Formats: sequence, structure tokens, C-alpha cells
Amino acid sequence: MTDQTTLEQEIAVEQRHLDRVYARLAELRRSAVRAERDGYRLARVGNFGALVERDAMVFHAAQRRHVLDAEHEGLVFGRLDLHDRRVLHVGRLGIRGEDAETLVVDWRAPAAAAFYQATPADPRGVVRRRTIQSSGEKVTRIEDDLLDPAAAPPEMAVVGDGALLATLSRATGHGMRDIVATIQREQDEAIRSPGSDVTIVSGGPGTGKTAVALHRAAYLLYSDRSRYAGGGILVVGPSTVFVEYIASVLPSLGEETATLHSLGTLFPGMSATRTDPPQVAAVKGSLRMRRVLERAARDAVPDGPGELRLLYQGQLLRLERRELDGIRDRTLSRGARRNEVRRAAFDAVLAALFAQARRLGVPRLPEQPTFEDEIIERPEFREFLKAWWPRLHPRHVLGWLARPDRLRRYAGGVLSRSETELLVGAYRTLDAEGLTVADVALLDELDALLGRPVRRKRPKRDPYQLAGGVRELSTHADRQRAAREAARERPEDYRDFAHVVVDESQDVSPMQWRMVGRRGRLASWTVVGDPAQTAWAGDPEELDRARDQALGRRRRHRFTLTTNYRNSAEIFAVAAAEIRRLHPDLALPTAVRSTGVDPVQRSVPTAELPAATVEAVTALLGEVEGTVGVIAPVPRRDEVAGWLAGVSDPRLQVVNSLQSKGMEYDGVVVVAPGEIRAEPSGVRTLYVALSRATQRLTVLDAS
Ligand SMILES: Nc1ncnc2c1ncn2[C@@H]1O[C@H](COP(=O)(O)OP(=O)(O)OP(=O)(O)O)[C@@H](O)[C@H]1O
Repeated sequence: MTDQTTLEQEIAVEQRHLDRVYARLAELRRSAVRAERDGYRLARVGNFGALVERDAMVFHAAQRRHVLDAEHEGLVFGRLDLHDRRVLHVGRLGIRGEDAETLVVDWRAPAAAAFYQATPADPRGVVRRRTIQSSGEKVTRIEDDLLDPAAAPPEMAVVGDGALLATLSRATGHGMRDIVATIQREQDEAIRSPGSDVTIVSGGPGTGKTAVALHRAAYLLYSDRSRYAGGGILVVGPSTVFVEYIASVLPSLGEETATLHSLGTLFPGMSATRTDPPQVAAVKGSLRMRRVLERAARDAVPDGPGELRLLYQGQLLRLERRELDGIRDRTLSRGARRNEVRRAAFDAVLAALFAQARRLGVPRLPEQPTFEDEIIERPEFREFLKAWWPRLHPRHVLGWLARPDRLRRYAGGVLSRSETELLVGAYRTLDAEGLTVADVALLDELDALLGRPVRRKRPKRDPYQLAGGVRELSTHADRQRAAREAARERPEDYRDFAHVVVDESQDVSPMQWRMVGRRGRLASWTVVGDPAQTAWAGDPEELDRARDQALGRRRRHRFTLTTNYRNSAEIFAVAAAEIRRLHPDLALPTAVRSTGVDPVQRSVPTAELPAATVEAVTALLGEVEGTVGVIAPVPRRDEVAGWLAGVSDPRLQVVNSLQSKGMEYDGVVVVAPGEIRAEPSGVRTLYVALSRATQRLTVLDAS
């Protein structure tokens, strides 16, 4: 226990420092505004040199103002008292005083690493580590860890009893929060792992894998801004619900340039949210689908012209289906891409027509080029070409799979009969219900197979280059601004990311790995996941192969996280018992918090399940301060949402078991766990569902 006076005194010490920081911040903001204004004034001088200087000044000042204007809740959150008596304050932003003395060190700077990495066993020159909480500009709470008691001067006060536990007990909001003030050592090691390789982070539920992945993105942006903001960081998550949940973390860390996508939105213009049953997803995700799609991409257009007939100089020229098919096969040989070789296909048709005209002895036959020019001018010939070899969009070709005869032909000898029939059934509803998340990777594959019409190349803009007029300048602010501009101007189908973060990687199918891999051919990677949580019901070896191919030959750095920060110990015990059915010896993380409240597990007659669900949800909304999630079996999500239509509380969210991946709620109701368990990979999916709650868990089985 700390006595009240010491605590107040220590808070007052930190308040004085915080006041100084905010005063300095205001001063910097004023001088940035002044510099911006002076920059504009310089324009009146009128010569070129002055204009360039003005641009630089204005950019620099505006950039600085943008950073300084940002919301700074918790601006300073840490303090280190070092062996040599130096004191460092750690915060979201690096700030220097008037005499260039350091008032705050950016959390990502090397000097701040000890804040996260020092432990009593390895204090790294730190005597006392202090976590500071504030509300607006007021210090509200401090928590100390004395890491090296032997080195502590006698007057050093130590207050509080643990910043981490205090943070973990806060209510969950709609968006994930940053953990910058309480990053733990094993997490920090993964966050600061080398940028240019592949970093693989694994660990059980709630161990902070997502948090680590996002803080790592912020760290990389800080450590090499021109590379990572210029080239771009892509963050890929499993579902749109999840991406919405994590979307605010990077902006809260002052980083706005990363691109976030779910697997259903990676293809331009698509936003698929529908999920397939695991057996269907296993077929759609298998690498064998490449063969199926290759066949589709080479097939004749449905309802296209069966033959070509043309009257030339009174003579009928005719190419039959067999000849047209032959031309198509020859044109598409050696991996040619259909949309890129239209011209070659047209030339081959013209050549075949000319050869025929010669064979038939057409009188006054001109030279071949003249003959071809004449034919090309004919509207009926143009109509034929458009119908026979149209520019194909991947969505057209995917649509061909909805025709059972075509699908069976494409899948013959590649998929088993039962797999083919599963797909036939799944694609029957394609037109009515639209694409599923798994289909989006197939679209991307088709896009690669079909190619795009060849266009004249425009000189490529270098995304690292600065805006015109200031190219000769290269201040930090210029680079930052250029990077932000590049991020804004990135085309929708941008594929040259400098770094790719893949979250919940255990659920990325082989075909999805190919899609993600195409966006990071030159990228370094951060891949986080937990194999025990996978819903992948297909071949695990195929999955490893596809992932290895996407990641390439870069060095791999592996990290394992071992502490569960999300669940109370009581809740995680229930989830752990579930996964133990499948893996009795699996190493599981340790939950750090206990609430003393056991989860409720009830079995109710099927007819009473709706009422019991409403009752459980209402109770949880009353018991917890934050969000409540209801997790239903995949086919029943909408039905369960219907039961809860009368409960209107913005804190409530109803998701299916697959959408619950990566999510977190204060209270969770799992409906019909028996049905979730009965699906392929069902035990693993149920393990995920049971490990989403921070405070309260209710499990309602139907008897
Ligand atoms: N060092 C930390 N300080 C405070 N909170 C933390 C810390 N590490 C993790 N958390 C919190 O624990 C919760 C779980 O973190 P996160 O979602 O990143 O885990 P995960 O390993 O991705 O989980 P899962 O695999 O179950 O999806 C989040 O609320 C996160 O903010």
C-alpha cells in the first residue's frame, strides 16, 4: 500500500512535467502556424528560389501542425528512472524543449525500448518504471515497478500495484484500443523484430497477436517512414467485422497511411461478407481450384458464335467451330492470357480466312494485308470478334461455374465427384446471393489467368518521389507528406506494398495466400495466428506450401506469446477444456486475470432457446459496462439476430462463429455450441467462440 500523501506528491511531480510538455506543445503549434504564414508571405518575393523555399516551409510547417494538432489523450504515459539518475518520459510523440532537451521520447525510439523490455531479472539500467495515466491534460493515476531495488536511492517512492491489470479491467468498446502504455516484453520483442524479413507471431487466444501486429506496423512506419509509408503497409484480416474492430488502432497511434482489408475486399470493387460452410470453403480454397479455373479461362464463351460465315467476292468463307476452337487453343498455348492476346487471336482468324480464300480460288484475291484490311472493315466481322473473344472480366468467368455442365467439365479428374457436387450446390445460388469471401480469391486467380488488355505504358510514378516543385528538398516533413500523398493516390488495385501484415493467418486458405502474395511480391511480412484456432478443413500441407510460396525465401523470425490478456481465468478454463478434446497436450497461454465469476453453461429445450437467448443477453447487458457479443452457428446467425430484434442496445453485436474470429466483447453468449462443434473443424471454431469474452460468458445449448 502507498500512503495517500506520497501518491499525491508523486502525481504532482508528473503533473508538473505534463504541464511543461503541453506548454511546449502549444508553443510548437504556434510557431508552426507562424512558419506556415511566413512561408506564404515569401511568395511575394516572386523569384523561383524563394518559391521553392516557400513550398518547403509551408509543407514542413503544415505537416508539423498536423502532428501537433492531433488528439493527444495519454500523450505521456511512461517514465524511466535510470541507474545514472537520468529520467526519461515516454509518450506517443517525441518532443524537445526550447534548449533541445528531450521532454518526451517517442515510444518507438530505441531509447524507449527499455520501458517495455526491462524486467527485475534484466533491468537494463532501469531502476523504476512508471506508467502514467491521464485524462486530457490531467494526471489521474500512476503505477510503478521497482526493477532494481538495490540501485534505488532512499528517497525514491514506489506507488500503485500494476498498470497492466488496471488496463485490462477497463470495459471493451466497439473498437480495439492501442496498448502502447502496457506492451509487455515478449510482445515488444516481436514488435521491434527486423523490418525486412518475415516475422511470425503465434500464441493462444487473447495473447495480443493482433495488438502486436498493429503496433509493429506503427513501429515500422516510425523506423523507416519513406520505405513503409511510401510503399505502403497492407493489413489483412479475416472479416469486415474484424477490420472495423481494429480500424482505429493505427490512427490512435498517429499513423494513417496503412491500408486495411478483409479477405473479402482485397479484389477491387468487391466486398464479400458471406461465408461458405467449411467443407465448401475447403474445396474453394484448395490449390486444385487453379486447374479448374485454368480450364474455365480457356473455354469458349457461353452462347458465343459457333462458326464464322462471310461472303467475299461472291464466295462463302466459313470457319467451323472445330477450327475456331483450334485457333483458341493455339493462341492460348504456353500460358498466354486471354485478354492480352485478343489481337493475336484476331490475326489468326484473318489468316485462316485468307488461306481458305486462296484454297477456294477466289478471283482477284488481293495480297494478304489488303484482304485483311477489307475484312476488318466489315461490321459483321467486328460483331463476330466481339462475341467470340470478348474482353472477359473475372466475374463473368466465375459465373460460368454456376452452370453445372461446365463446372463438372472443368472439375473432371481434378476434384472428386463429391467435391464437385458440393461446388455445384454452392454455385447454384451465386446469382441470387452473390459471392462468398472464398470466391474473392478465385476472382483474383481468374484475373491473373485472364490478364488485362494491353495498354500503352505510361511512365510509372515513383511513389517515393516528392510533389513537383520541392523535389530538391528532402526534409523529414517533406518525406512524410509525400508518403501520405502516395498513400492517398494509391490505385485501388495497388500491388507493390512494402510490408504485408496478415492477421488470423491460420484461416487464410491456399488460394487466399496466392491472392495476398500477389500484393506483396517484394514485401516483408508480419504473419500472426494460432493453428489451434483454424477452421480450415482442407489439406494442412497444401496450406503450408501456399503460405511458404507467398512469403518467399526471406529469413523467418518466430515469436510465441504466452499470456492471455483477454479472458478471465474462469472463462479461459472453459475454452481450454474444449480444445483439450482435440489436443490434450497443447501448450496453452496463462490467463492473468481472475474475476471470481464462473461462466454460465445451460442446456434448454430447443423451443425455449430464443427466449433463453434474449434473457441471457439482457442479463449480460446489465452486468457489463462494455460490449456484448452473441455467437451463433454459421447457418443460424440471421435467425438468432431475429430473436434479438427487440433488444435495442448499440453495445450488442450478433455474429456467426466464423465472424467471431479475432473479436472481443465484455460479455458473450454462445448459442447452440453443439451445432458449432458438429461442423468440420468445429471444436476449433468453438474454442474461438468460447475465448472472446473478457468478463462474462454464457453458453446455451439446445437439449
Ligand atoms: N500488453 C497489453 N496491455 C494491455 N492490453 C493488452 C496487452 N496485450 C494484449 N492486450 C489486450 O488483450 C486483448 C487481446 O488481444 P488481441 O486481440 O491482440 O489478442 P490475439 O492474440 O490476437 O487474440 P485471438 O487470437 O484470440 O484473436 C485485447 O483487448 C488487447 O488490447
